[in-house]
Amino acid sequence: MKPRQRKQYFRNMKRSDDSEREKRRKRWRLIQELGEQRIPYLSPADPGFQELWDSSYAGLALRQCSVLPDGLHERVQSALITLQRRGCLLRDLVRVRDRDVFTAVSRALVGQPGYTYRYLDTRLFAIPWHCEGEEGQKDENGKPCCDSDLRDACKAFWELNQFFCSDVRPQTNARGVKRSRSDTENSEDTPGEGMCEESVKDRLLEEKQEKEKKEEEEEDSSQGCSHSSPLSSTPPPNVGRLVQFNITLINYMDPTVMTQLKEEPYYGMGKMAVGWHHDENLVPLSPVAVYSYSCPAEPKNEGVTEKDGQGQSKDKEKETETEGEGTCKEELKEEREGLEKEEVQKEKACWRVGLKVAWDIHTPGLALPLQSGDCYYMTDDLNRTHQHCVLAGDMARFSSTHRVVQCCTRTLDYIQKRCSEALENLQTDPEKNTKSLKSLLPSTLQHTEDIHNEVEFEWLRQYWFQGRRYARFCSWWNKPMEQMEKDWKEMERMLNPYSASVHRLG
Ligand SMILES: O=C(O)CCC(=O)C(=O)O
Ligand SMILES: [Fe+2]
Repeated sequence: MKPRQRKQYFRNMKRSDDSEREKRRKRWRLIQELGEQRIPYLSPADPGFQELWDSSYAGLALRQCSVLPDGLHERVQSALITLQRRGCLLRDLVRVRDRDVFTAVSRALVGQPGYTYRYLDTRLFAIPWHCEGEEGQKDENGKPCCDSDLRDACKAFWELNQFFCSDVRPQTNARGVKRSRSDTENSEDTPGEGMCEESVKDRLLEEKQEKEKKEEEEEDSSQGCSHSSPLSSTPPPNVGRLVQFNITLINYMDPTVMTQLKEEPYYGMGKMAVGWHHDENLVPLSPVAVYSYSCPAEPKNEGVTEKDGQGQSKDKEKETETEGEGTCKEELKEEREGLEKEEVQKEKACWRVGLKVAWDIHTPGLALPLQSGDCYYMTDDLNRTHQHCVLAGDMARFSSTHRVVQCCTRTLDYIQKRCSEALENLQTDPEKNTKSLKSLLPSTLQHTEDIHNEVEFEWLRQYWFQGRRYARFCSWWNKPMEQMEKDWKEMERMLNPYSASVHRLG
């Protein structure tokens, strides 16, 4: 790649560096304001929990495990275990605050054929899921892209996805009614109670940035969508408010193996498997649906389970001792404190999702425990106005997080069209067997350069780095990525000044 092209690419990247710096500045200000203190947070056992949920976290909805249709839990759970056993779940190398780090959770992306999902500067390539009755995707030799085990697993995620698509709408509406009420309550121009001026400024600043980002995205997607999609069996997301989740990011973590988890820093909520974040790169205002499955550790961890058993019998001894003691005030106090501690321990043994209002240290946080099989939705603008984190429990846990990604710029279909656009400037002389550029207009060459960069940085490098690791389970991406590399090489030649000036390329 030539220096001029690199410069252009990095100029584009600078914008995101600036917003990273801005975020760091805001985080630093909040930490300073907070000092040594911890912000309160509420769990279901705390008084005021429901009121806080209704007033400040109305876009969050819990769906207990009983709502899923018969047999779906079994199919989804066995699919999750298949992905884990087959080694499809891998830790991603992501960029956080200018550092490259491995995620604590292992992940895989499953979804509509040809879709990708980009988070923390990393693009994941979806293992395609298969619809009811459909035989599955075939590769160029007419062979299925995955073996039947994996195909069945991916089909279970598709089925879960169908359930979420049909279930999330009534939830959103029900919450929507609630939300608009609380929106009116909070819609005064003056800062709400307990909200300092600085936080209001932060919020306004954030809203302004979000608005700009949204406008950019809309512009992006209107450009991207002007191509009609050959994957058009896939309905566009959010048509008539019907939610079409198109991918799921699967997470897995066993806390007995990942022992170096960070403590949640602002509220003291406990160990975090996933730190505070907004889900990125989704269709604005689209919901996120999460299935949570905590399970006993894999067989290799049986030793740990045994140790836990011993721990429990010691606790029992302690209990018996306490029962026999006298009842003076001091002892009662100690006992109560002990019970409270136990309550906290019990609560922390469960996996939880933590929520907080973004850039706000005055509204208490919310920690929602998840029983195995429970689902939750983040609807309306919850993902934009709030951040969430995942708090590790004692058991291993999977989650399947269903999202609506922009079909316009995140799909193979989109990038293939971009390649064709660039290659349109190429003409072939069949007699001389040469290729030449049709136009030497600077704007045309610039357009080719932009596409060349996009293909290289957003797709090829990401694929060689992260996406290729799935090739041993699923061949779906092999052929298209080979073709994309060929197109990229052709563009490289088109941008070569010597080739361009003599109009001879092939
Ligand atoms: O596992 C969960 O409950 C949510 C995970 C999450 O927030 C994410 O993957 O973005
Ligand atoms: Fe998330």
